[in-house]
Order: sequence, then C-alpha cells, then structure tokens
Amino acid sequence: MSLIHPSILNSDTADLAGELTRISSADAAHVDVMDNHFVPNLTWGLPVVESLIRRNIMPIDAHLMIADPDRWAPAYAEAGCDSVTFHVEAARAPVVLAHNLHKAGARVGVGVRPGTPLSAIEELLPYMDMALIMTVEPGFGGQAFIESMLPKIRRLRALLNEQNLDIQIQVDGGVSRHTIAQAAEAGANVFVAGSAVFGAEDAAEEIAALRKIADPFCHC
Ligand SMILES: O=C(CO)[C@@H](O)[C@H](O)COP(=O)(O)O
Ligand SMILES: [Fe+2]
Repeated sequence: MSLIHPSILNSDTADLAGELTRISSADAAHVDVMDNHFVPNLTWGLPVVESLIRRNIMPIDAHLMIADPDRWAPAYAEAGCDSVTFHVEAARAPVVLAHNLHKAGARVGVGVRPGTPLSAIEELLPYMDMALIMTVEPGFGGQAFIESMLPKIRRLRALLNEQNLDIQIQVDGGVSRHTIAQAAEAGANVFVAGSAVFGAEDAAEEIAALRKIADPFCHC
C-alpha cells in the first residue's frame, strides 16, 4: 500500500492536535521542522513535536530542515517520532547519526534537495530506512512539483533494486491528485502532501483519493 503522510505545514497551526485528528486516516503526520538557517523559514521545534506525540493521535514523521542535525536530530527520535529524516547537505557524519537515531528507536530517512545529486546519498542507503527526494526547494508549502525530479526517483528505484535494498522512497513537495501518479510510477511509495490535503474540503477523502491513484503503481 502506498503511504500518505500529510504535511501539517500549511494546516491551522493554532490547532495542531485538531488538524492531526482531521488526517488520522493517513499513515503518519509529516512535521516540517525548519530553523531559519538550513532553509529561509521557521516553524516549530522539539517542544511542539513532543506535545503532538503525547496526544498519541498518529505516528509522527519528522522532516528536519535544520543545520547541525548531528546535534539536534537524536532528541526527536528519543521523543518518540516514528521516523526522523535529516538532510544530507547538513549532516557531518550521516552514518553515525543514523546509528544514533536507530538506537533511540526511530526509523531513519536521509533527504536531498532538488539540486543535490543522488551520488550524495548512494553510499548511505544501506544505513537508511527511507530516502527523501525533495520535489520542491525545501522551505515552503504550496509550491509546484518539479517534474525534472522524476528521473532522479526512477534512478533511485533502479539503484535500490540493483542493490536489493528494501527502503522507502519518499517524495515531498507539490504532491497532489495531478502529480502523485507520476511520482508513484517513477518509484516513490511514501507521499507527503500538504496543501493538497489541508486545502481540500474533506481531508480524509483527499487522503483516500491520493492512495487510490498511487496504489496501482505501488512498489510496496
Ligand atoms: O518539506 C516541505 C517543504 O519544505 C514539505 O513538507 C511541504 O510542506 C509540502 O507541502 P506541499 O508542497 O504539499 O504544499
Ligand atoms: Fe517536508
């Protein structure tokens, strides 16, 4: 089954617990942590994430767009995030970091910006549970899906097949009813959708619709 992770970035952030309840039929809530250094935007940090975890509504998929994840990311795993994704462009010792995140009980993802080549993460893949291909420049919700990322997703899927690695491919940015089929066909199986889900009248219906479009292509 394709996994749908709605991003709460463009939700009603004054009522995050209520917004998680709206999307609780999804597989996890994608929580974008931005520090105004790695990206030119600021969201929330550990206290907000901890408080969402305490509500125990659904698994939390933390997407850390922060500088120095080697220092800050383990606390998100210790807090109980289901998965913690850091960016390869920001990490100093990604394999050690992955080990520390696993030790703290989280699944681990490594993300790449649109301009970062796959070669930057190729050697890290055996240590990961998920690779995140950004399909927008990280920092903001509501941007258009960058179609030129499709060959990158396809190459990553081929690489995983060649190396017999069973890790997830997450796509994030501009995922909607109009773009999810292409991403799924190229090889992605975890889909982050922010504005598509929170901009819909019925979030649960949108989640179901996205799943239904992606499932026939599923690399599950
Ligand atoms: O990480 C990010 C942006 O940096 C994403 O998670 C976006 O928040 C997804 O939002 P949409 O593009 O689906 O509106
Ligand atoms: Fe994200």
